[in-house]
Amino acid sequence: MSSTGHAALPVPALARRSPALKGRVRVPGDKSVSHRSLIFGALTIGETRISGLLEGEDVLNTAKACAALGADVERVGEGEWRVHGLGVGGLRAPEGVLDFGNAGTGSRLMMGMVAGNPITATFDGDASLRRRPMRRILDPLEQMGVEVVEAAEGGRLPLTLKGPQELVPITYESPVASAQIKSAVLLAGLGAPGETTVIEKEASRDHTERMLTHFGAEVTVEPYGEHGRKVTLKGRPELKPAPIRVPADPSSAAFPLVAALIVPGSEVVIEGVMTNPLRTGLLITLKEMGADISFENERVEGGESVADIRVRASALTGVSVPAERAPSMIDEYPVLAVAAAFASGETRMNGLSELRVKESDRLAAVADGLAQAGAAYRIEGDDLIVTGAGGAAGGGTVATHMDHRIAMSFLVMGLATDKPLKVDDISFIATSFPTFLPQMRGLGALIDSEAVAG
Ligand SMILES: O=C(O)C1=C[C@@H](OP(=O)(O)O)[C@@H](O)[C@H](O)C1
Ligand SMILES: C=C(OP(=O)(O)O)C(=O)O
Repeated sequence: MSSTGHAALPVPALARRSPALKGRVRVPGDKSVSHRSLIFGALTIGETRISGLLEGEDVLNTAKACAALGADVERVGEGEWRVHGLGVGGLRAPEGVLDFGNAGTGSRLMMGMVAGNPITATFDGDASLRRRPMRRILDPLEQMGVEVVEAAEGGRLPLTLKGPQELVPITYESPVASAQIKSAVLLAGLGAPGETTVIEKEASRDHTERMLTHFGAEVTVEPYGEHGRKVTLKGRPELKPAPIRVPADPSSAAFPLVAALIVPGSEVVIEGVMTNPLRTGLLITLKEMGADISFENERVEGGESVADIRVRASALTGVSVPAERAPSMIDEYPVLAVAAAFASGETRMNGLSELRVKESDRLAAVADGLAQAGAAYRIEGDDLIVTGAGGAAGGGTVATHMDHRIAMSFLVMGLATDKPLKVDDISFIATSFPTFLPQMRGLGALIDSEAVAG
């Protein structure tokens, strides 16, 4: 095992043409909400109780980092956690390096969290995370007075930050629509006197804003331009502990959902999935393509809208996905590309530049995967165009490049290709969806692997 928990050697898997998928499944808790619930718990004096926490490697690394900064973080049952925090500005200097493994969210949000404390902390991660851009976080934090003591070339990990005695509140217009940038600045803003404002031209997921309000901070959100938002936080609040129930992750639900659409005769219900409108771009797109998807038992749980999603195998037609929809489905493009190969006609996914800086260069990884599966595609600038043929031959081996979503997307594809599809390494699936294999097999998916069942 590596320091971050997944197997050191690659674990290949083979997906085979499967019979109709049937049944009900509840995928694990939302990754974004899980990271944030631990972080807010650590910034709150008193006990924060969390249920339904995603116990994937990414989130477990955030839990360890919160503990290293002095919070008391305890697992009391399956998905049940308690955090006793230290209050805004109360974090302690960690003794060792904070290792975030594969997680952009954990590392970037916690850079913001640390900024408001006069401490020095070193951030690191695996080879994938070390390649990802961190300047986008360091730029606003430096404006607020944080010192970047040391960083690898291009402001990458490993890097060391030193929080100032007195942080400066700023108004920051984010150059990219990124909830990680917005959240890092707002988390830093907790420790600054006065108001910190983040402006984004396209609205990104709003879990940080919701959680700030849930924990008693003063936050105002105003529309900005056609699709954007202006978020303002009043600094130095006293956060009050509040229980958190983590809804099922729509980004994980996307895998059984697309599998059910492309495996003939399937009918699957995915329970308790978060339907926050800033996360539903994939569902909107698939419905436009003709997918038979319906919401049942719609309700509000822990401040987020959720529903049971019923999905039946469907004949899909290609569509054009507008660039402004990207933030609401940013992690879902790899699996949308798979659905698009099973559609008839062209699906054009516009404005995917951010996919190049995820756990892998997802634009390149998806293109290579489609080629391995015999599906037709082309890339024009930052757009991916898949020419659907109602199916694909399969037969190749997909390189996952340390990227969980590439691994899961192409295992889903192999459930409906003519020949089996191999994926070279599924070990990173444990970062976000540790129960993927047993849950997919429970629906009838034929996936062979020597991996220990999760
Ligand atoms: O804030 C978050 O929880 C996330 C934001 C997105 O990243 P960006 O902010 O880089 O778009 C997304 O890709 C990631 O999986 C989770
Ligand atoms: C991009 C992702 O996560 P992160 O940025 O946290 O690594 C993801 O889960 O697809």
